[in-house]
Amino acid sequence: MAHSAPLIIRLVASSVRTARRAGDIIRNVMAQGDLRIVEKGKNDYQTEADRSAQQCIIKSLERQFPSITIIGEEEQSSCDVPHEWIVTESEPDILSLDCPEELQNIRDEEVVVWVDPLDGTSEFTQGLVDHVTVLIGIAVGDRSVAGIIHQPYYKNEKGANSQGRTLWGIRGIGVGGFEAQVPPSGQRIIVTTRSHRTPEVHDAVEALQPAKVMYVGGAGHKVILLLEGKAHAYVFPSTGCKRWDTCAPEAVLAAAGGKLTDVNGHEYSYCKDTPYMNSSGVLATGAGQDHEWYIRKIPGAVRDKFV
Ligand SMILES: Nc1ncnc2c1ncn2[C@@H]1O[C@H](COP(=O)(O)O)[C@@H](OP(=O)(O)O)[C@H]1O
Ligand SMILES: [Mg+2]
Ligand SMILES: [Mg+2]
Ligand SMILES: [Mg+2]
Repeated sequence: MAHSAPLIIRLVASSVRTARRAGDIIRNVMAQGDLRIVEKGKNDYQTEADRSAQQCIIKSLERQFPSITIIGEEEQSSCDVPHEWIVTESEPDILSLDCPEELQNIRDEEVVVWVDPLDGTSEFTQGLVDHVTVLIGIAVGDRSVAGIIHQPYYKNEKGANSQGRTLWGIRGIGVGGFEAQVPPSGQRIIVTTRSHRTPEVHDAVEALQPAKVMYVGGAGHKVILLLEGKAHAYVFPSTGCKRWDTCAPEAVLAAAGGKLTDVNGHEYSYCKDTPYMNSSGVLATGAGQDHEWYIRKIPGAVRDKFV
């Protein structure tokens, strides 16, 4: 079965298992209590969990898919990793999905995988672990087509779920691992950055006249709030997010009927030679939202800084 499924399906099926293993590694580092924080830049941190989770994901995917391009947020080390970090399994329910015609004959050379081993590092270092996600985004050519968002600290309503949860989406196929919800009509809830606020972010959020603003960490976490219908739009008119922050969330959101672009409505390219920085900001809207309306409402003086 594993060898008969198309490449995209096999990639998603093994990325789901790999993201889960990365989540185990993140929880283990936190449980051991020494994050070994490195400051990469202003308000930009890396921990032992970011480094180890990335080793797990990249070494596992390289082993199974040696000819694809994989780009990760953190610097990659050539050191050996514990053998239990190398994932060789795939999620059987995904391997058995029907694949639409246009995704059936993708070649390895066309695929770029964007890896954010730990999204929401600032919040992680502050103990706000429910903001943390592991992001594996799969692009074909320019376009983000599939994504995995794993939440290592997700708890169900009863407060129990030690494995976290794994949300996935593939354009043209659908989503899994969660229950997609359309945000409520008659009010507007905006979600934005907690730790990278700027005057432009403030001005754009204000202009949208929200009933409520949620300041939370992580691009993955913010898009989950859209997917679950807890917020209507994710608004971030600022540089700072990178392709690995948005590739997976964009695909899952699109597969659920939402949309992620820059703040002027242009789609980012995810091809292997693209700059890493999402220098024109991020605007994401949940299913059923009028994406163009949000673009028009963000003041021109703000949007003009990100053309
Ligand atoms: N000004 C900035 N400098 C560095 N990284 C930034 C940034 N603004 C956003 N980011 C990155 O974008 C992601 C989402 O940011 P935020 O939580 O503020 O919305 C985070 O990813 P990581 O946690 O993977 O580094 C964060 O580091
Ligand atoms: Mg980071
Ligand atoms: Mg990130
Ligand atoms: Mg990260």
